[in-house]
Amino acid sequence: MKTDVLVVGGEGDLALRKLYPALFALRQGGWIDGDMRIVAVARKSLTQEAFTTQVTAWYADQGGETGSAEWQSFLGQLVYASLDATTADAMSELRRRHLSDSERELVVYLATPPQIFAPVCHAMDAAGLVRDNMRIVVEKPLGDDLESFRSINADLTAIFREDQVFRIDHYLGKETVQNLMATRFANAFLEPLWNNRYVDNVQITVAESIGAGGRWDFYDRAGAMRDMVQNHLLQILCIVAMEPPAHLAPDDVRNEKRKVLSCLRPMDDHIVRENTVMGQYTAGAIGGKPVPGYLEEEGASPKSVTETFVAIKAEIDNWRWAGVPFYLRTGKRLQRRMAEIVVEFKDVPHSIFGQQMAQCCGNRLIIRLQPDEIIRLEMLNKQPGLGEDLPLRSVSLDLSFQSDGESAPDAYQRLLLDVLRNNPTLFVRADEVEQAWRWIDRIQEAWARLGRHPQHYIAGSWGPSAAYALIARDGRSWYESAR
Ligand SMILES: NC(=O)C1=CN([C@@H]2O[C@H](COP(=O)(O)OP(=O)(O)OC[C@H]3O[C@@H](n4cnc5c(N)ncnc54)[C@H](OP(=O)(O)O)[C@@H]3O)[C@@H](O)[C@H]2O)C=CC1
Ligand SMILES: O=C1O[C@H](COP(=O)(O)O)[C@@H](O)[C@H](O)[C@H]1O
Repeated sequence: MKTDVLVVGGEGDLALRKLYPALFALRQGGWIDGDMRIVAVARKSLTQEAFTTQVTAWYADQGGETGSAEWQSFLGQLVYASLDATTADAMSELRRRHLSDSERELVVYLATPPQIFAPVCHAMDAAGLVRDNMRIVVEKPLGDDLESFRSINADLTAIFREDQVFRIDHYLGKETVQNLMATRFANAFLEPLWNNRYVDNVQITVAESIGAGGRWDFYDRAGAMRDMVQNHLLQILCIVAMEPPAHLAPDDVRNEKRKVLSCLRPMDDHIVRENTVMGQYTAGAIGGKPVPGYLEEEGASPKSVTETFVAIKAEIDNWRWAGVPFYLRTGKRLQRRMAEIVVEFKDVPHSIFGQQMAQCCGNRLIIRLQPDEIIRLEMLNKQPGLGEDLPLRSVSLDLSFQSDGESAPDAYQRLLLDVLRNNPTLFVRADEVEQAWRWIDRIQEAWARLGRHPQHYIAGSWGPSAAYALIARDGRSWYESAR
């Protein structure tokens, strides 16, 4: 089926940094045709040439090879139109000039601020761009609480069917997140261990070394909780905790994720006080380079109390996970960029190795999403040698799926291809987003009631000391910071 793509917000950061490189990689891989039209719209008045020069510059900046005939040919697929996408007349003219063939499927990517999702959709509708064979892709953040999400969603679903709406959470497009599903559900050996009988705790860390500079205003309205926890961290938690779906069909997977979200224990003020930590970075150094504090970033308001770090102990009230804490943490300007899931298994019920067991690390499954993509099982093993007392050591089994030199596709490649294939499995359904907001809203409301302010942490650290205390109270420690 022939498809065209319309990128609304086509010269913004997301489009230039992620979407065009991903589309080009799909073209290189033979996944999309050379005759696909990619129409970019934004209000800025740019000539076609100035636009393609900009696309090339951004791609080159990321190390892309722009001298090839293939790149030139890809640029030939791009069309730039300067217009206000909230205006029906302008969208009508766009359809007439570039998207008039209604036999071709149409994917519309809303790479704009969410405030204009509704007016853009209405303008498309009035312009006759909305049709059965089109799909619409929307980016997070979808609202900043349950109520605003419902309002955005009502606007979208007044015009589109649910199966036409693709809500992106780019963490679901990361290769290792999908590998986790393969590891869990394609192998028999893990499933019997994947429950509260054998798992002691789960840790999910998404650490960033970058700060909020460059998009301070947006970030300050969201904070780490809305920007990262509501979507990426909760989606990862769902993939770790969900029951095996009956099939890989989109709704089977999404039903299981939604069930996990609805089993998250709601937090009252007492639990919020005990089980959540907010932080905000102050000036420090990362990789030896000094970096400003959150309140000194360009465009910052010096009194902001927005959290740039969150740590949470979450509990899932169901048979499989009762009693197993899920420790989540994410933050900006942490020591380094790293995202990983650590599943720590319980100790053996009786040790025949005496004190050694207490000194060695036990069994862990480590699923690292970035910077490198690793799935590793840590086990105890005998140290080689003639020692009489069977000395133990920790060894790692590498369960990664990639062969040497093979690089994983970027998440946006995978997700864009799935939109083109009309496969919504890795996209988030409205009821999942609602359930996630419901849980997050309670925490945010409790923070407001309790007058909670973020604790300071130095840029380049692993977050405020309270985050260590949160897990230490349970006699445990964060895996990464302990190494
Ligand atoms: N950048 C990122 O890495 C990520 C972004 N997102 C989300 O993606 C969306 C886009 O983000 P980002 O690219 O960073 O934002 P930018 O501000 O960089 O880009 C927004 C784009 O929308 C265009 N635009 C705004 N209003 C209109 C209008 N009325 N008609 C036509 N075009 C318009 C802007 O151009 P102009 O002003 O010329 O019209 C610009 O091209 C947001 O919802 C954001 O939250 C989500 C995750 C990551
Ligand atoms: O959605 C977002 O994600 C990025 C982090 O994505 P990653 O793939 O680079 O880990 C984050 O920086 C940004 O604040 C947030 O909006």
